[in-house]
Amino acid sequence: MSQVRCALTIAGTDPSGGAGIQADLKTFQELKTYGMSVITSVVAQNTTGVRSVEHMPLSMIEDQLDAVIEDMPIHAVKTGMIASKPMMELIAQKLRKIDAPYVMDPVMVATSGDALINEEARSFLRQYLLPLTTVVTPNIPEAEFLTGLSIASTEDMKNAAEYLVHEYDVDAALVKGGHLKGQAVDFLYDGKQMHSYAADRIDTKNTHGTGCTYAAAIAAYLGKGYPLSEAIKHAKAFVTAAISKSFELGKGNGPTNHWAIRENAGREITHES
Ligand SMILES: Nc1ncnc2c1ncn2[C@@H]1O[C@H](COP(=O)(O)OP(=O)(O)O)[C@@H](O)[C@H]1O
Ligand SMILES: Cc1ncc(COP(=O)(O)O)c(N)n1
Repeated sequence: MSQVRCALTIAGTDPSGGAGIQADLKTFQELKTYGMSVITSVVAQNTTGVRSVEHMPLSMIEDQLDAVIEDMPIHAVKTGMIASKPMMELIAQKLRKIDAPYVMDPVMVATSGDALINEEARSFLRQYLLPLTTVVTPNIPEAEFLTGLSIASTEDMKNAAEYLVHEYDVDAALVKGGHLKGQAVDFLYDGKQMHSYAADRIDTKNTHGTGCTYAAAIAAYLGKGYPLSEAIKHAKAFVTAAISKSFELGKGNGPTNHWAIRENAGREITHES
């Protein structure tokens, strides 16, 4: 067997299995990537919301990171929930030692509406982590926060993607359109070209963990060596299939289905650049 590709997620947990570390590891597994994880916060949550959060001490996050970095190959990194400024500083310092593509999902609020990171930390995402990213993957509220722009249309999304690349030291920005109406279209700006990735909107409330799953899939494909625009095209097909076969589980926003791509549930993705 050829050398296995290894992806690392640095994120919070979801005991109900739909988002966070659990979604990332399921995605890596499904995409035949060896999954590794560093837990930043333990989040008592399910499809209806967050009950409580316990943040890992910094020394514990550092030990987990060192345990992976000092022993394992890392071909791609994805970060999700990083709740505080000191955590960001530490993670940024460790990421500088890893020579691999880095996908940053700037997680701020869960699908249920519960805040996952504090106000101060939101601002420091820009300072510490954006400059290190291969691609940042904000949804519309996150892109509004990071850019200060208001986003109500696909034109606004494209402007926000360009703004992120031009104003911050980011290689590429993927602004996701799950929160708009109409087609589910996402825009990637890589400093040279604007790409769009569109799929028909699926009529479902079961979108818990879509952002985590998408970013983890992008990391898995980058780890396999795909160029960014191809990695996103495959990841979009993966997340769209996962939403189209999402599970009617729990009392709130149910989880996506990481097996869906096996069942050939893929829907048409239109990639234009
Ligand atoms: N109802 C839906 N039908 C099809 N695709 C969707 C739907 N909701 C979200 N998506 C897609 O899922 C991915 C995650 O997007 P989004 O929901 O915006 O992020 P987040 O989960 O971070 O809020 C994007 O590719 C988006 O276009
Ligand atoms: C630990 C953790 N990280 C991220 C999310 C966001 O999930 P979504 O992908 O639905 O935006 C979450 N609910 N919990």
